[in-house]
Amino acid sequence: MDAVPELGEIARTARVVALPMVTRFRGITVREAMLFEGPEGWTEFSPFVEYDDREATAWLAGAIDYGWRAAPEPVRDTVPVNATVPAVDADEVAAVLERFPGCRTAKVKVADPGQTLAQDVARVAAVREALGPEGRVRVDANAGWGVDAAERAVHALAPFDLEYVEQPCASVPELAELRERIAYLDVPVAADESVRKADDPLAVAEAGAADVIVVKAQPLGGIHRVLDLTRRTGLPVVVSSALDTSIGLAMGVRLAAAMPELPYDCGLGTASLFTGDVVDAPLRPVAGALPVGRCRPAPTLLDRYAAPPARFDWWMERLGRVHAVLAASAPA
Ligand SMILES: O=C(O)CCC(=O)C1=CC=C[C@@H](O)[C@@H]1C(=O)O
Ligand SMILES: [Mg+2]
Repeated sequence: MDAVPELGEIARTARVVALPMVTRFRGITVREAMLFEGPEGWTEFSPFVEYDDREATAWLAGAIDYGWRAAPEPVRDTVPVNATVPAVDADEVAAVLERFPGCRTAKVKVADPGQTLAQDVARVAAVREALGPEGRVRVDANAGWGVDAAERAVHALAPFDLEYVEQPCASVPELAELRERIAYLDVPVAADESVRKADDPLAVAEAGAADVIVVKAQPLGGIHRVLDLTRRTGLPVVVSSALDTSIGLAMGVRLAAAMPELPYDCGLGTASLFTGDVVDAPLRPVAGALPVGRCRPAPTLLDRYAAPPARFDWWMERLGRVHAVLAASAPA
């Protein structure tokens, strides 16, 4: 990676926000994020709070890439996005989809801890009903199933015509086995955690364990690194969010805009899962798409959503530790 800016240069403008969410998503109802300004503009460092420093290092590299290095030229000026449906009850689906105007594709969370397959089926059925036969429905299990449970679930969900099943199982060998077992159902397998949390993000593609790969700019070390990775996989790519504020979402949009091919709608509509944001015009989908361009936080919103002082201190300490790890791994 490129030289890392001094810690003081990053810390000088750093702010920490806590954005309230509309519904619980991946176990949280408030999203904390650190924002700071580099020569290219504002950028975001927001590894989930339970991630250790090692995992957070790639997120900091991603934040620095977007703040300190010119982004690659876009080849499109808007990016189509999907609605993201948390693990809500089926009768709440219509209200969730209303927050994603014009989106023809929906990603539905399934295999949530404590929920049953019957609840997943009911939720996916409600999404298919709402989108109609032309809509595209994908599901994301976040590695919540073993191979047998995944096979049963994909069998039960396939009648709703799935675009793909994202990270049904945790490991690459499990994904490979499931992919063979469900080949007759014609439901492609997408890899997410097997890309962004792996030591080798290309291993899942090389093992032939996925048909599609999901990439996220911040967790994978930034726009330039992801473009390099995706060039090498040869698989179709879906750019998705890391549940970022509109600052980080704009980074994802910029990555998606630079992809030579973009066959799938991107999972970047997640500003609609927040009740507030740091920019005056949050990056929420309009007519199913997001515009390409940088976002600047509004000072009043940085104040309104400022995290409590103890949380600011926690993030500054985390930044210091993670910066030290990153600086030690970078060329002088
Ligand atoms: O892909 C989408 O529709 C939205 C982004 C999204 O689902 C996620 C963002 C951040 C963390 C993850 O748990 C989750 C995912 O697994 O893809
Ligand atoms: Mg996922």
